[in-house]
Amino acid sequence: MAIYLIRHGTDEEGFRGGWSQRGLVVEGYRQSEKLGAYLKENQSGFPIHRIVSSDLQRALDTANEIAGFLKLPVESSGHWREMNNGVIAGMPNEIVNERFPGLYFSSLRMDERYPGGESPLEFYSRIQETLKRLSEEQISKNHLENVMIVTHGGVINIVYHLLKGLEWTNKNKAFPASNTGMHKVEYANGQWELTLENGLAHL
Ligand SMILES: O=C(O)[C@@H](CO)OP(=O)(O)O
Repeated sequence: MAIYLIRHGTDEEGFRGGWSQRGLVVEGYRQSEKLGAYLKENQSGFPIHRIVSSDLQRALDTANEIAGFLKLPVESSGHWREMNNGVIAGMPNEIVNERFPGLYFSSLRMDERYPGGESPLEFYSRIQETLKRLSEEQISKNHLENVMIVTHGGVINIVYHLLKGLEWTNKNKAFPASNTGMHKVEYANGQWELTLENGLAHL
């Protein structure tokens, strides 16, 4: 039983991400096509039965590309979204710098919300809950299924901290999560363990 976590392909530069609904650029589509083709060719090594995607456009674009190769439907979910950065989501960096100078993820206090968005602590709790729910469901109901989750760098970083038993804060250095990098989490001997970190064999 495995959970595959994929970060979406490359998206537009020059804008604040978070809950931005901007999609992939050409390179992001190419990376996603390559991952889809690789997974199709290597189905015995990477058997995937279900695809769940963050419902933000850059993740959905990535998931739809992969799903086309694997002939699977995409289930979209708001739970796997990046941190909610409220009013600055998708805004050009230049405008954010004028209107909200110094407002960055790592500059927030752990309990301080982005204007109209989440605090780092709320983001952490959402991902902790979402991972807990998925891993419990996998154990109890879907234990014969491997699920792929298409999500975001910030989310994958929280999952790493949870699985490695490390304290997470918004000041920590992030674990590597490249665009379309693949992370495999397997259940063995009563616990979930990372067995592939940022796999990029498809690129
Ligand atoms: O919100 C963002 O811009 C980044 C932060 O890690 O996430 P991603 O590009 O993976 O969505």
